[in-house]
Amino acid sequence: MRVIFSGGGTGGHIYPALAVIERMKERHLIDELLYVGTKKGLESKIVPQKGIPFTAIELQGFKRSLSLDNIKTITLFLKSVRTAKKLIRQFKPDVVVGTGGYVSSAVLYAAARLHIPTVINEQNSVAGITNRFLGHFVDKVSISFQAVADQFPATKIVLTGNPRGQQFAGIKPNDRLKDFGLQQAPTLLIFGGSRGAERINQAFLSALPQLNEKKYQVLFVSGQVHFAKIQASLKGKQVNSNIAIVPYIDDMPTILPDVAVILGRAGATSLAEITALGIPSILVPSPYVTNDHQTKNAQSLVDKNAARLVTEEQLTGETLVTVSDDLMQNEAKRQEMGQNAKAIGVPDAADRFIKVMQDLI
Ligand SMILES: CC(=O)N[C@H]1[C@@H](OP(=O)(O)OP(=O)(O)OC[C@H]2O[C@@H](n3ccc(=O)[nH]c3=O)[C@H](O)[C@@H]2O)O[C@H](CO)[C@@H](O)[C@@H]1O
Repeated sequence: MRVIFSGGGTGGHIYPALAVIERMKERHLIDELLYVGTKKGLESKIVPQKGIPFTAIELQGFKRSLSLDNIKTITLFLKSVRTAKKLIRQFKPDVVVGTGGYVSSAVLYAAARLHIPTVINEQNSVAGITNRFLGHFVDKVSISFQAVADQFPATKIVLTGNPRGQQFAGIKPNDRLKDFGLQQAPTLLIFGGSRGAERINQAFLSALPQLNEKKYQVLFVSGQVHFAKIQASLKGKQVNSNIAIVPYIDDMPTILPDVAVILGRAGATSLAEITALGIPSILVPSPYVTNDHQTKNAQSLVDKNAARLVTEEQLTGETLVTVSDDLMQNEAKRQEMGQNAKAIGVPDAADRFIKVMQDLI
């Protein structure tokens, strides 16, 4: 199959595409592949690192309020649709896949206009602006949460789950925490999505003196852009050997199975990973996302007693320690919540997604 993938901005839109690509490679389904993103998005770093052919086009996202900048956005959009059409005509894909983020709007729109089969993946329980727009033009819409179904034409919907989940399903612990200088004691992973989250970082810093004294370990991921600031704040502070602090984890699939509990944002791709592995979590939804979709994402786990929800407002160093202790010091509770999380996961989501692509061509 000849396939163009497009999606980006943040990891949550990139990793589902990479999961489909990895699974297609395993099944020898790819003849030729092209990933289209922007230079600014995380994809320009992550995708070439995986050895996947990558092309960047220029584009920018819409401002939600009316702004003069939107005129520039529309001009750039039309220009990038022309660029995307040229790329598509040259590459001749059998199918074009979009996984969200504004870059996919131009690529998928261009493909649909050229009558190439198209499918998008909506990871969240509330559709993003790009996917809502594309829903009118593409052939199929793959979703992870039934709750989002009524935001797209009914005939286009297929419930696949998030393809990223399949990359994690069935992975066993690998003893990889030692790469961070940690032992095999129960470990709490703290991270604020693919870019890190200021508020979670602050809570970690103020909880540090108490976390230093715990029997459990903490692997704290600040996010690449916040790392220098974290290092500066840590100057002269005690960091015991049960704590590891890093800017980013490149290889999440090998690390997550070693983790006992996650405290983090409620991005949909992170949730697919958590549920694939059956990891109990403490979710602090980002209040800065469209239509508060992370709270709705989180709620689907909280309702099944697979996660605890802490609002950003509630999150302080003190609450971080209290909710973490509650799970880290109670294995029975962790097991129960972990099983509940696993029951939500879709272990064959990438295969389901590939079936949608195959059915289209
Ligand atoms: C602020 C924002 O717009 N967030 C959105 C974005 O989140 P974001 O990009 O943070 O996405 P998710 O939380 O869903 O996924 C993060 C991804 O990054 C990976 N990772 C993270 C940290 C790290 O050190 N290493 C690493 O590999 C995780 O394993 C995961 O695969 O896309 C999600 C999926 O559409 C949405 O639900 C989120 O609301």
